[in-house]
Amino acid sequence: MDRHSTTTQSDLERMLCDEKVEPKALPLSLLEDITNRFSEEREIGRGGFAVVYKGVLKNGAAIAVKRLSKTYMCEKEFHREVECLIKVNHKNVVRFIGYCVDSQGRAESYNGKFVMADVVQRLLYFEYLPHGTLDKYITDASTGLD
Ligand SMILES: Nc1ncnc2c1ncn2[C@@H]1O[C@H](COP(=O)(O)OP(=O)(O)OP(=O)(O)O)[C@@H](O)[C@H]1O
Repeated sequence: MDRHSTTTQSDLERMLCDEKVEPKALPLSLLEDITNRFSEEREIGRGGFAVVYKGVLKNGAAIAVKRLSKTYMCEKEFHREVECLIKVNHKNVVRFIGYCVDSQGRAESYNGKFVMADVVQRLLYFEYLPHGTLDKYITDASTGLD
């Protein structure tokens, strides 16, 4: 773990302690660090357009990191989604903590030609909810909940 991401982990720890802190952008390197480079063991769920990972900070706190599929969402749609998430601030809605857009040039061979491709990753991250999804409680009688 480099010094840069150690510093931003502390920022993230502080953000989690203070609900008034606005969502902000974090570097991909930090999200990679706290999810063990998006390892399978850290996967907590899958939606239609994303895989969700548990990110664990050095102080033991956790966040849910939603890595959007590469084919999903153009830049404009992503901006709209982030804008909506920032505006929604309610005690009954999972807290939106921030977002990440990372773009890297990658040399590829395409149709026999050398091209430099832009690989874009988009991620959103939220407060971590430890008890699974609501539908589990609604549909699974074995939970013992009414
Ligand atoms: N904040 C969170 N804390 C803990 N687990 C989460 C959190 N967000 C998502 N998950 C887990 O990841 C799964 C997938 O979440 P995601 O939001 O991508 O799916 P979804 O609700 O089906 O949404 P969509 O319809 O956008 O695909 C959830 O069912 C849940 O198990």
